[in-house]
Amino acid sequence: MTASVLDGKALSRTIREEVKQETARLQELGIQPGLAVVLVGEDPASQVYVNSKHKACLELGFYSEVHRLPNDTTQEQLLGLVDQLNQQGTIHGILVQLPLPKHIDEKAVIDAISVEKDVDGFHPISVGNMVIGDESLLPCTPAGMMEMLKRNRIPIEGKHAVVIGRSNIVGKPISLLLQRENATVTMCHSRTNNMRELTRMADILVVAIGKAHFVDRSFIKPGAVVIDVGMNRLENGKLVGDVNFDDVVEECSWITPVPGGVGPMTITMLMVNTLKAAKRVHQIQ
Ligand SMILES: Nc1nc(=O)c2c([nH]1)NC[C@@H]1CN(c3ccc(C(=O)N[C@@H](CCC(=O)O)C(=O)O)cc3)C=[N+]21
Repeated sequence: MTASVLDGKALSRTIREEVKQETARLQELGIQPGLAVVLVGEDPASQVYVNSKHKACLELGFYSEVHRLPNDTTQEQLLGLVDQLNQQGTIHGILVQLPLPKHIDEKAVIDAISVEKDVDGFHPISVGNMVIGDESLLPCTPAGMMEMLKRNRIPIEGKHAVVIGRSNIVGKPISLLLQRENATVTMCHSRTNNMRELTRMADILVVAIGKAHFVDRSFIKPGAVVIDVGMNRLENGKLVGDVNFDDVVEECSWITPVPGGVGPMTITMLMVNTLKAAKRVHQIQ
């Protein structure tokens, strides 16, 4: 068996086209979705991501603001900017790029973002609404992954999903969203004793631990769907996932590549969330 590749770039193009058309419809009503991205410091990787978010906005017809602040920005200054963006009518989504410099308390900043504009889905109220199953803006990477499964008609109901990694922004929300679609979910992490025994039972295996090529074919149940959320930059500059793609590809039914898998979907779902936030404020269906 050789797996089919879940192409995040192609699916992103399809969804962005849909968002673009919806944006044109809003434009006729005098509404333009607006996203503000705030970047503190000069981390080169963050610069690249922020630029691609800005580019995506322009492509879709969104209004876009990028705030680049120096590394020595105080927490008070950053909270001041967040507050200003909370008030600003042209802005429907606010994203503060993480990680923040050490002298700034990330939690204080996330908590300060208005829930209606929380397009990252990181605010405690957004998280709480997601857990309960109420309407909320979903975190972009988990939402992007679910979209890849659904749009390729990959069955979730009744399947055993195993998630490796329990972070607040990836592992935990992905587990919840899979469970919401009636999967049976097992969460594994660095302290799990019998990891392979568990992953070999997985119909759907999601890997989000941040260790290059951690998963090889010995983890895989034949025919499994493998979702690689890892992004590891090797010393030679190459970007690789948590899954050893070449080793696993012949064992599974579907697999996401890195790059070109979940990553592009993350930015696409940020655009979807910004559109949703704009529609909600203006009470448009
Ligand atoms: N508040 C906040 N929200 C975020 O969503 C957020 C963040 N902070 N901090 C950093 C991480 C990282 N992240 C990525 C998004 C897309 C790609 C992506 O498009 N990756 C491409 C490759 C890009 C490349 O070649 O470097 C791919 O996988 O094909 C990667 C990483 C969002 N993050």
